[in-house]
Amino acid sequence: MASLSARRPHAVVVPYPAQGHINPCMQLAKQLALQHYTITFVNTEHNHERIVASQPQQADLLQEEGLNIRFAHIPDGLPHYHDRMSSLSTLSHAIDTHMPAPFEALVTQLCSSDDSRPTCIVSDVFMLFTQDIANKFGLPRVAVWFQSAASFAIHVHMPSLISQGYAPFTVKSRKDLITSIPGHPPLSPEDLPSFFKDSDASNYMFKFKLLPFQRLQEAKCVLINTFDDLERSVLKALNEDFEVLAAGPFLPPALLANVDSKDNRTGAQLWPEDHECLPWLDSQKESSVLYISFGSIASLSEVQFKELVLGLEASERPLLWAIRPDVKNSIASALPKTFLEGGLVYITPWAPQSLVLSHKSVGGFLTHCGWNSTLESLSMGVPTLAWPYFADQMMNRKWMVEEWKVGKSFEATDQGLVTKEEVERLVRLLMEGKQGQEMGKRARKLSLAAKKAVQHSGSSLVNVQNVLKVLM
Ligand SMILES: O=c1ccn([C@@H]2O[C@H](COP(=O)(O)OP(=O)(O)O[C@H]3O[C@H](CO)[C@@H](O)[C@H](O)[C@H]3O)[C@@H](O)[C@H]2O)c(=O)[nH]1
Repeated sequence: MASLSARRPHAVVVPYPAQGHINPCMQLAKQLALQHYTITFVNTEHNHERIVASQPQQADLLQEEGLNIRFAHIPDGLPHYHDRMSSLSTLSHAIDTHMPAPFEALVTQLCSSDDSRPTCIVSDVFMLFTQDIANKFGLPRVAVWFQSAASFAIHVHMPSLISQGYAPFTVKSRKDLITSIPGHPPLSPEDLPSFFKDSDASNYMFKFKLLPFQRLQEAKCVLINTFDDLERSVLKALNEDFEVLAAGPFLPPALLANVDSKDNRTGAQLWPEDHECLPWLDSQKESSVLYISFGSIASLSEVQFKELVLGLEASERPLLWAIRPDVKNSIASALPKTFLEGGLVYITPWAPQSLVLSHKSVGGFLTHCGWNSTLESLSMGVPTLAWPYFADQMMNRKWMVEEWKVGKSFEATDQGLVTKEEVERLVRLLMEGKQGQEMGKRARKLSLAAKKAVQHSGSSLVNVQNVLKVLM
């Protein structure tokens, strides 16, 4: 590793090794680099190889932008061919078992020279082993939460929800609304994060999700990828127990400032971005296109996928649809020729999502409600159709639809199927109806608040700067 300037503070930055964490973590790293930090960004070997293959020019771009960000990589202990996203439980167990030793070796190596000695560790709440290493080397750790403040609050209160019988979510569990989370509106037990529903001892996620919260007081503070105006009541309640600071949205600042820049590239994609979809968007009418993505993990059953295609076809909308290669391979037959050949549909393996959402032709977003997608659509002022799948997505749907009122949910049949008629109805409601326009207005209002939060004197920027002062 090249020698690093001794005069600059130096943060070792460690995301959980999944796309929905690496992307926002890279944006946070860029923010720190803009505040004159040197960054060592630590990926797993597996993800490092994928990022380099997807964006061979990434390191050069960062240098061009004058950002002092270097990359390091450590093994996660899983075989090369293993599909990490097929079992987050297996991945999380591997992280706890196999990553501490190589991470310690990396920090030891960095500490061996005054030029490269780190001054702090900035890491995902879930990467708990980084707290042990921070303690061992006497380094302050800033923990970062890459979901909503509401989801953070649920995790904090999970032990009491378990003792009250709301989780694990078995037949015997309570069905009444949860009203005991300070600052949080009443919540159905079904909306709890999915990992807490299953008490199966083989489900490592249960333990993996709870343990970090028992040791959060060891971190200097927690940064959350949200902004004050979005989740004020929850943040206020949380701050009675923790030093929790809203520091988001962790998105390219140039994008939030409506400036065209190379910095608009997300910078840590595991799949190559297809920029060819942008000229296609240029050729579409303003606010006419529905963008569809289910993020980096979720996939629909073949039956559901076929029904969705039929509903979309009936809605006669221009569509930009991100279908990951792993999904497309398994459902290619569900995409009929008539659907693909009408000129109304652009299928892409991996879109430059934040650029897409900020494009003037995009008028709506059918989303699985991952927190990044939620925040990106709000920040770009795009109303949504919510199709949650697992994890925190049901909670995000609730806030999107019931609290911020910027989206609508699909209703499923008793067998859990969203029919083609329901798909067509909601697509038309969002893209053609008065309700869609009202949701769009509210989304654009939140977009202004998101942009204000990260600009000069904005609440999130000030929070980050205050943390950096404490670290100095
Ligand atoms: O074609 C695409 C599709 C996605 N993205 C990006 O990929 C990220 C996806 O993140 P997210 O929307 O949060 O979805 P997941 O990848 O599913 O994220 C996982 O991690 C999140 C943070 O913990 C959770 O909120 C989700 O529920 C969980 O599934 C976002 O930055 C998108 O902009 C692209 O750039 N192009």
